[in-house]
Amino acid sequence: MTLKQLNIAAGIIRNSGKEIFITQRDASSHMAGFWEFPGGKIEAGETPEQAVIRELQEEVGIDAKAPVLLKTLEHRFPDRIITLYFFLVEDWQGEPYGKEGQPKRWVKQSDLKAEEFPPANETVVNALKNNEF
Ligand SMILES: Nc1nc2c([nH]c(=O)n2[C@H]2C[C@H](O)[C@@H](COP(=O)(O)OP(=O)(O)OP(=O)(O)O)O2)c(=O)[nH]1
Ligand SMILES: [Mg+2]
Repeated sequence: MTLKQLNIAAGIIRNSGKEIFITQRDASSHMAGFWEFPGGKIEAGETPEQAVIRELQEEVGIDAKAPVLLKTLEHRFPDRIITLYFFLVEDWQGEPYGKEGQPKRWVKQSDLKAEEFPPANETVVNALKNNEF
């Protein structure tokens, strides 16, 4: 069996109080129940930046302005390999909400918990906790 290869763009939405907007993955999805930075699959012909802007409109209802690529990493799950593009979003229009009905919350950057996120997020979450970004 060949492994699925997916490219994902995710947005780390951070307000001026250094809080980050996170959402909970649906019970029926891959990595169900884990918290995530909203985002999703990069479609054919899209750049990672275009994908993160589109996904944030679809999932949390904001127009992201000038997302900044913080980190790209590859993670191998038992059934798939994903390349994740993490963007920092500090400028947007609208107020983020769970547009697909997903639970959401604002968390202080220093209070993020790596174990609440999929394993692929560990290095980015820890870097945020340590104020590296
Ligand atoms: N959005 C997001 N996905 C993540 C993170 N960490 C992580 O391992 N993933 C994985 C889980 C999924 O396998 C994949 C994201 O795919 P997705 O299900 O959100 O894709 P999508 O929004 O395009 O959804 P769909 O149209 O396929 O329903 O990346 C993260 O922080 N944010
Ligand atoms: Mg998604």
